[in-house]
Amino acid sequence: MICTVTFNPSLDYIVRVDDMRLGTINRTTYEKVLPGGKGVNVSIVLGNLGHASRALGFVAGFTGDELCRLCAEAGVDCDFIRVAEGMTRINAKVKSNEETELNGQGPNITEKDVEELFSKIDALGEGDTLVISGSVPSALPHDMYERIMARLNGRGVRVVVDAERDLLTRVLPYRPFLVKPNNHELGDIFGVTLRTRDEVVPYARKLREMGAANVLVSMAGEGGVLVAETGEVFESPAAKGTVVNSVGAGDSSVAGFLAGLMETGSYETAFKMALATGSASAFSDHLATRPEVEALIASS
Ligand SMILES: Nc1ncnc2c1ncn2[C@@H]1O[C@H](COP(=O)(O)OP(=O)(O)OP(=O)(O)O)[C@@H](O)[C@H]1O
Ligand SMILES: O=P(O)(O)OC[C@@]1(O)O[C@H](CO)[C@@H](O)[C@@H]1O
Repeated sequence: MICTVTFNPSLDYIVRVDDMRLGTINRTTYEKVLPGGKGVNVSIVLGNLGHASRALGFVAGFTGDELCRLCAEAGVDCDFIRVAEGMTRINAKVKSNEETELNGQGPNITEKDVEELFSKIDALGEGDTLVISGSVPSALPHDMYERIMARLNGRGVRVVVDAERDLLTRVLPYRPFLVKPNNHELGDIFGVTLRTRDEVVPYARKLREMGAANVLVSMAGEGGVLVAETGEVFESPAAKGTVVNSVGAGDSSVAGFLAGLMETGSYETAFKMALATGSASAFSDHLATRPEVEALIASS
């Protein structure tokens, strides 16, 4: 069984604006509302690739209702906890000359809500996978990731973590199965700028030394690097194509990696599938579908 946890899922409001300007009214030329949040995206793409998962997290208010409806429409098995105060956030993604994101704060989550989430996670055991990704709402303590890892310790659950900075480094002692920073996040951890795949490799190795079994570093159009638990290093540029919407590309690569590994047991294939799934999402206005991923792999 695979579960994803998104502490702060969202409705993503994707808009296109020609020549966006600050301090004035801008009119959109395209708009779309998508279910969002990193774990939610991983669940959607896993489903698209033919692998069932359950999406856990917290929702609230009318935006929470719409998120549940959109997730159901996308075929995601959701078991969200409904919290009493506030609303599921709306994250605005503005595509113009540059891409600008405005991510909201999310609802108020109480310790009782957190306990409810933990009791759901307690159902996981040997051979199961838990993906924890995305930010933790400011109302929650910052050790949420560690608390989950500590709770699962010794139960044989493979934990995948996609989060920034301290959230990521603080789980490393619990030996996560996979971490997926992008090159900027990896550079931030070590106070360096990482531009090329060659520059990324030694820092990805460091995360392995600090406790992660597998380290997948995504690098947008530059592709990515995998330092696997076998000690093997895989690196590749990304497929060439026109980027339509890169929101969720990183989450797609996590889903692609897990799907590839479950299907073949090969880290090389899992890595190829991670990159192709990320690119397939970036090249369309929806998250990657299996035929799109296979077409990219076939053309590589
Ligand atoms: N411009 C691009 N061209 C080709 N592939 C891309 C591009 N942008 C992203 N991808 C694919 O998606 C993968 C993940 O992208 P990226 O590194 O931007 O993730 P991320 O920073 O975690 O993104 P997000 O937080 O938006 O999900 C890349 O490894 C690559 O395979
Ligand atoms: O604010 P966070 O939790 O860091 O990121 C949330 C988010 O930007 O991540 C997803 C893309 O990866 C989007 O669907 C969502 O809006």
